[in-house]
Amino acid sequence: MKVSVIGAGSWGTALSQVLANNGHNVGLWARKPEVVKAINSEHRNPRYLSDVELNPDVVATLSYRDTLLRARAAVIVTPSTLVRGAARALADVVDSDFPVIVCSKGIEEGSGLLPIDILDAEMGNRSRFAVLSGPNHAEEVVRGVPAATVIASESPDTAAFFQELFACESFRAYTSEDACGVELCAAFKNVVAIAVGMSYGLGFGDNTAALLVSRGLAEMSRLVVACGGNAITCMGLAGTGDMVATCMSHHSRNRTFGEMLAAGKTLDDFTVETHMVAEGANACRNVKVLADRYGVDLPIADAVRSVVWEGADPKSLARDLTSRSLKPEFYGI
Ligand SMILES: NC(=O)c1ccc[n+]([C@@H]2O[C@H](COP(=O)([O-])OP(=O)(O)OC[C@H]3O[C@@H](n4cnc5c(N)ncnc54)[C@H](O)[C@@H]3O)[C@@H](O)[C@H]2O)c1
Ligand SMILES: O=P(O)(O)OC[C@H](O)CO
Repeated sequence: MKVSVIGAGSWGTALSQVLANNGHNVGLWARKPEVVKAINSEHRNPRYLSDVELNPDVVATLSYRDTLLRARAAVIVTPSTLVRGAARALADVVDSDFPVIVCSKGIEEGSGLLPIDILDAEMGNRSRFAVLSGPNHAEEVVRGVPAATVIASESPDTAAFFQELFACESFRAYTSEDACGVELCAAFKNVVAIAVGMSYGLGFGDNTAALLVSRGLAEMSRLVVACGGNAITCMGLAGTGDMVATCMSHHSRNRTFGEMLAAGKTLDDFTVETHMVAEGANACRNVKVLADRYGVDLPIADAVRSVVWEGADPKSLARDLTSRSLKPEFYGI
């Protein structure tokens, strides 16, 4: 079947390869003419994962209408700030039962909405939507290095439809009904990865990283439960799995961004140097909307936000976190 993929960054490119290798025709929407030209003539994305030869069944286009023509499903893989625009553009073209899966990891600024809620607001008929998330670095998935992911939807039929579409020997797909939990885990682990990057950048050790990962999981669980998600999701691929993959991997943009912050660099420096998105930069600010709304204590996110957006010294991260009042390991979950 034809599948439309919206967004030709690293993850959109890798997921297009998975789908094409599964026998689907992929219409990949990209915003730069030189990217479209190179994918269609040389079967390479010149900006992201450029050393990988793409399946010729990945056909790029600059036009939403072209990518959606005869498509049976859409995959949104833009940075999270662009999900609303993508959903709005899709709503103009597709039928009201057209299945859409969103693979972006973030929370909308101001509203605190998750990507699936944005699709619902722009397109309606929520049961046709799913989200995909897990410990999935594009650099590995595109090469078929074994990995697993979670596909969550409030409709088991929609989850099963996308599971069938994506699953293959090297990319195992599980289903879940907890889209809220999966999306909150996805957004939150990026914040913790920035903290871990800062920690390593400051010369702290593996014990410190494990402290941040574990306490980050406690924070994530409090947030997920308060927002109506399932605590068990935090123990799965989208929670613990992605937390570990992102915090420990040198592929991670969020961890790299944290290391750059420790070296005195800024978000602008990261963006100019990599042309990539470190979603945790916005997420550390946007989780505060939810934390305030539901009364959740998120000390690691607060510390990261103060460094990224308020010019705090990264060294204050350690001081702020270790000088908090002593308490039981688990509270508020
Ligand atoms: N890279 C991964 O390994 C990975 C894995 C899982 C999920 N994700 C998530 O997927 C989403 C997309 O990330 P990515 O890694 O593919 O992106 P990327 O960092 O590789 O590339 C940035 C993307 O943003 C696009 N872009 C930037 N500014 C734009 C604008 N003004 N208008 C339209 N497009 C614009 C670029 O064209 C490019 O597609 C993010 O939410 C990310 O967290 C990424
Ligand atoms: O490179 P990062 O930090 O954006 O992480 C990529 C994926 O989310 C890992 O699952």
